[in-house]
Amino acid sequence: MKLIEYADRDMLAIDLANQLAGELNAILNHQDRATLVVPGGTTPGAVFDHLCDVELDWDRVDILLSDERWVPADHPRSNTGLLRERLLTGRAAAAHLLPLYLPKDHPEEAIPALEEQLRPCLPISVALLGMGGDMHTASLFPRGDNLRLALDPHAPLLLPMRAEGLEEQRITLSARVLKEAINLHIVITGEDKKEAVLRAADLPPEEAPVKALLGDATVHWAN
Ligand SMILES: O=C(O)[C@H](O)[C@@H](O)[C@H](O)[C@H](O)COP(=O)(O)O
Repeated sequence: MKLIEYADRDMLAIDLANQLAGELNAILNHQDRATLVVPGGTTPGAVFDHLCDVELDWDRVDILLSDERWVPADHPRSNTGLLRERLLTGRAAAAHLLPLYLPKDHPEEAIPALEEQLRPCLPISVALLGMGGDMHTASLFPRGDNLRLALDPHAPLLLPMRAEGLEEQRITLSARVLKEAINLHIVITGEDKKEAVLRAADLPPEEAPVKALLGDATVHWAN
């Protein structure tokens, strides 16, 4: 695991946004399109605020979430809502959003259609992930009902995920799709998450799912 520590959260947001933009640009120099994966949750908003104004051929970028809560985009807990508000605005409004939600009762009913749209956009060019204090990343939760399959090297692209204590059903990219990203980053803030990511490095992925990705990722941290 490579860990980069920043002086403060503002520096992290600015520097990380520039790094992500540089990596997307490098991909766009030799490919028609690039795929950017981003997390939901509360941490990435500040990164989005800088990234959305970066000069880039945004109309050649496909953006999708690492995972989504199974609620419509206008629901306050929708990660898609956060993306529309904070990332798909300014210059980045020209990017194409790949959906991770369809109005069906359960993710299982939507996964075949969502996977069909996702397949031509792989491998991911640049993936940014968040991490919870329980060492989950995307919706790969330690007690997730589909965790074992989601960690399997032959896992499908997308999986439904449910876990005790979660407010909604989730849909998530599998670990192998995230691991195959050309550039992989994890963004975390606060002492508790730094301790958690260091602890995860010594645990099996079944207990600390983020571990499945740590070997391939750069972790960005500020207090
Ligand atoms: O939908 C979500 O919640 C996420 O995509 C999730 O994996 C998130 O990145 C972590 O839970 C960290 O969330 P915070 O940044 O809010 O701590």
